[in-house]
Parts: sequence; C-alpha cells; structure tokens
Amino acid sequence: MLFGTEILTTAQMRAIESAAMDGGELPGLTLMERAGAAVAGHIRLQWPKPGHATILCGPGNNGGDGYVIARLLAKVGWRLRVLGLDNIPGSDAGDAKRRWQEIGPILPLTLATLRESPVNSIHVDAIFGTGLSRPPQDEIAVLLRHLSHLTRHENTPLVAVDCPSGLCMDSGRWLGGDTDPPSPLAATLTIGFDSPKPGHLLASGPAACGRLIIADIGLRPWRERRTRQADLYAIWPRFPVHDRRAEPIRSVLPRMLGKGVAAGQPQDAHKYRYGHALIVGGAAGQDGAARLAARAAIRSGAGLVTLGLPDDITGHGRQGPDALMLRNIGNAEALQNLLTDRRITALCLGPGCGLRRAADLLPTAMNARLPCVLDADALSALAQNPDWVGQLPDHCVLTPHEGEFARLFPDISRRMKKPARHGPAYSRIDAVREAASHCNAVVLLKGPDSVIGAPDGRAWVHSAFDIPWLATAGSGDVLAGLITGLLARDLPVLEAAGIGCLLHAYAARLFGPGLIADDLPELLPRVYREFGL
Ligand SMILES: NC(=O)C1=CN([C@@H]2O[C@H](COP(=O)(O)OP(=O)(O)OC[C@H]3O[C@@H](n4cnc5c(N)ncnc54)[C@H](OP(=O)(O)O)[C@@H]3O)[C@@H](O)[C@H]2O)[C@H](O)CC1
Ligand SMILES: [K+]
Repeated sequence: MLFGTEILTTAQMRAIESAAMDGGELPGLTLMERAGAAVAGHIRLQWPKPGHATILCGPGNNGGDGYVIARLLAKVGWRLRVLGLDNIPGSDAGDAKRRWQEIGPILPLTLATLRESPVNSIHVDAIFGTGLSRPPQDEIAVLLRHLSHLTRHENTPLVAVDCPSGLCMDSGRWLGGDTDPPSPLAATLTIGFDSPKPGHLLASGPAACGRLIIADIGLRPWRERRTRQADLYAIWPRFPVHDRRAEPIRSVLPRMLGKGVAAGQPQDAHKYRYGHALIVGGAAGQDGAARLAARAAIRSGAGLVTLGLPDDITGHGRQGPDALMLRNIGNAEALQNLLTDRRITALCLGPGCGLRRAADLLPTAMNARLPCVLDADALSALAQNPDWVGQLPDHCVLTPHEGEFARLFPDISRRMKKPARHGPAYSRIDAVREAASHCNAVVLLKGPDSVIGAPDGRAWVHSAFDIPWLATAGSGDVLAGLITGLLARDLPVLEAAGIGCLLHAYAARLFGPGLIADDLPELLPRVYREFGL
C-alpha cells in the first residue's frame, strides 16, 4: 500500500538529480533555473507588489538558486541587494552567478553588508541547502546569528531556499547543537524541491521552515524510474503530492477498513468479523486511561471491545459506554483464561495499568502471540526485564514517548541526543528504524514528529506540529486503544500504527484548541466520514 508523500534523504535526492543530468535529458542548469523560478514565483505569490529583497548566496548550488531568484525578481521590478562569496562555484552555479553579474553587483556576504539592508526588505536565504556537512563557521555563522535575530525578534520575512541554512536536511537538527543552536532561523516560507527531506519534518525542521512548499522541478520521471522500493513516507500530506504511484489516503482507507463499517456496520456484518479487542486496565481510580483506550478501540470500529479490570467490576458499568464488555482480570491466570477465547484478535496492555500489574501480566500478554499494543506502564515493565528483546510477539507495536524510548533503547537514545556535529546527523528516523529492527516490532516514537518504523526498514513520519493541543493528558491512551482496534480489525501492524496516528491527529485537528482526550474517541465517526467511510 502506498499513500502519502515519499520523503527523500539528501543522498537519494542527489542520486536522482545525477541520474537526470547524466542522461543529458535534464541539464543541471535547467534544474537550477526551475528551482530558482519556483522560489521567485512563490515570493511573488506571497508579496504580489514588487518590493525590496536581500538575497544571501552561499558557495554552492543553493547559492546558484539564489542568483537565479535575484535575476528573475529584478526582471519584474524588485529592488535587490545580492550578497555572495568570492568563490568559483561549480559550473551551473557559476553560470547563474555570471548571469546575475550582467545585471547587478555582488556585495560581500558579511554581517556589515547584511546590516545595511533596508528594514522593509524580505531576505532570501540561499546560503546552504542539502550540501551542508558541518556547522556554519566564522563570518557566515556571525551573519546567520544576526539573520536569526531579524527573523525571530524583528519580524523580518525570510524565504529559505530548500531549507534554512544550518539545518541538517537529513535530521531536522541544527548542526552545531540542539539545545543551543548557533543560528536558529525561523523562515516565513521554505521552498523545497521535488520531495520533502527528513529535515523538513523532524525535530527543529518544521519550526525553522515555517510554511513549507515542495516545488515540482521535473524530476518525477527519474524518481519513479528507480527500481528500489521507496521505504520512507510522510503520511500526513501537508504539501501537494507529486507521486503518481501514491494513492490519496481517502481511497486507501475505505479499501482497508471496508466501506460503511466504522460508522455503522453493514447489516450482514457479524460482530466478530470486525475483531475483538481486549484492553487490560488497572485498579479503580487509575482506570481512566484504560477506559479512554477502550472507548477509542470501540469507536475505531472493532466489533467487540472488552475492558479487563482487576477488581470488582459491578460499579464500573455505570461509567459506560454500555457497548463495552467488562471482565474481571485479577491476575495473570485470569488473563490467561480469558485469552483462551480465540475470538480475541488484539490486545492492549499498559494504559492506566500500574507498573506492578503490567509487570505481572506482561509475560502472559506476550505469550498469547496476538497482535498487541504495549504502551505506558507495559513499556516501563518491559524495560525492567533485561531480556525483553526477542520475546515480543510477531505483530506487536510499541508506542513510547521519548522518555520511555530512552528506557527501552538506552544506547540508541544516547546516540540520538549526542550533539549533531556533522551532516547527515543521526535522526529520529534512524533511531526508530534501529529500534524496530533490534526488537523485531513496530516502534511508534510519539511526538509532534511521530515516527513509525517496522523491522524491515519501512518508516512513516506523521507531522502534528500544527496541533499542539493534541499533547494533552490521556491522548496517548486514546492512540493506544485506537491502534488496538485497528489491529483487531486485521490491519497489518505498520498500517494500524500509522493510520491510528493519522486518525488520532485528524480528530484533534477537527476539534481544535480546548481538546481533552475524552473528545477524541467521540470524533472518530466524523473522521471516518471525512475519509469517505
Ligand atoms: N534538489 C534538486 O534537485 C536541486 C537542488 N538544487 C540546489 O542545490 C542545493 C545543493 O547544492 P550543493 O552545491 O550540493 O550544496 P550547498 O549549496 O548546500 O552547499 C555548498 C557547499 O558548501 C560546502 N559546505 C558545507 N557545509 C559548509 C559549512 N558549514 N561551511 C562552509 N561550507 C560548507 C560544501 O562543500 P565542501 O566541499 O566544502 O564540503 C557544499 O557542497 C540544494 O539545496 C538546492 O538548493 C539545484 O539548484 C536544483 C536541483
Ligand atoms: K538555504
């Protein structure tokens, strides 16, 4: 199944560019002209009245794009100051530079010249793009710090060509430091080329890029000609999709989930056909998390959902929904007995379970060899067992936040937190892929940039930077229950985790600020309707 937008690493992007240029069908200069024209076009869309622009051009092809932008804007009446380096760039950027020099001067790329720009100037950052390999230094570092100040504190509009300079496009991390970034630019608009790169979507990338536009510069035939199966997708389409092989989510979902099933099951549907999810919760008073998970599982369209609680269940029924089945699961033996019911098709352990109870039930849950979601306390219990890797059932999703991830995968987490000194820097995608292959399970690392990775290397990125209100108590419990419901409905495990993530965020988008986790399951019927189910 293919949906969403392929994400290309910088190395993959370079390989596609080279394939296009090597055949002679698409010269590098044509690509640069298209890239420059795309940026100039978007500048004119955003600021229709010609004004003043300061274009900062670096040593390579990103700088070459800058010279093209300057020429095209000058042609339509913009007043320009072009700052550049006194180097001899490669042939395409060299041509672009010479063509600009026929029109206007190149001022030194220094702090002093930058400071002389008129206050109403928009700034165009064409210093470094995908070729950044080390932290910016010396004069450029000083200049970027000032540009950062202008963008963050003086509302200077900044257009980034491909990416804000200093950002590693493979990780979304500022080269030189994450906690004390040397020059954290905040662009108004970023125009990337052909496909999003990991850096546009991960870590500091979304805040640094501002509004992201991915421009088609005619490389699609070469991208599609590659024989290797693409394995990295952005599953929330924040930008137009230029991939004819990818289907829109609105046609994928109805096929996967079966039309009409979620909102109201068809008359001939037997409830067991849509699976039976078991959510194991904790003691009274802490059972809210498991209740949220159970609500999400039943709203996901699972045919039956059982909530297993440790104590007397008679009082619990009053808290509804009545469609939930309640069972008493006092200990591992009771769980074992319940799991002899072969109609149970997926299991969720963790939300609101309590650490001791999760540790007690975990071996039984794992031995059931059912599709399962391990979340919250189950992850902490797992991390306490030094031999947990290799014990997970085949169709298992781990849904850690960063702290839980660090407990489960301490070495990988340390690597992820090491300062990014060279490009390509180690990314959340690298970390999740490594973790998934290490434990042979799907790992969903939660965050505004959730990454979902499978042991075979496939990975999906879901961006939720636009919905900060999703970071609310209980939201993770709803996600765990939703994924369990989708697993119960027989979705493959990566798809259940990824689509669960997407539906969960979509519900939060529909609701808007003020959301509490209880709202999320109730929004699922509307989400399903919007996706054509
Ligand atoms: N995607 C496409 O199809 C197209 C992209 N284009 C644009 O090209 C850039 C990438 O261009 P490239 O020349 O490869 O790289 P940059 O312009 O980003 O960087 C230039 C060189 O700068 C050197 N470098 C790296 N880090 C530093 C640093 N910290 N300080 C100083 N110099 C640095 C590095 O060379 P070295 O040999 O010194 O390592 C870079 O090569 C892409 O982003 C697009 O904007 C095309 O125009 C159109 C097609
Ligand atoms: K740039």
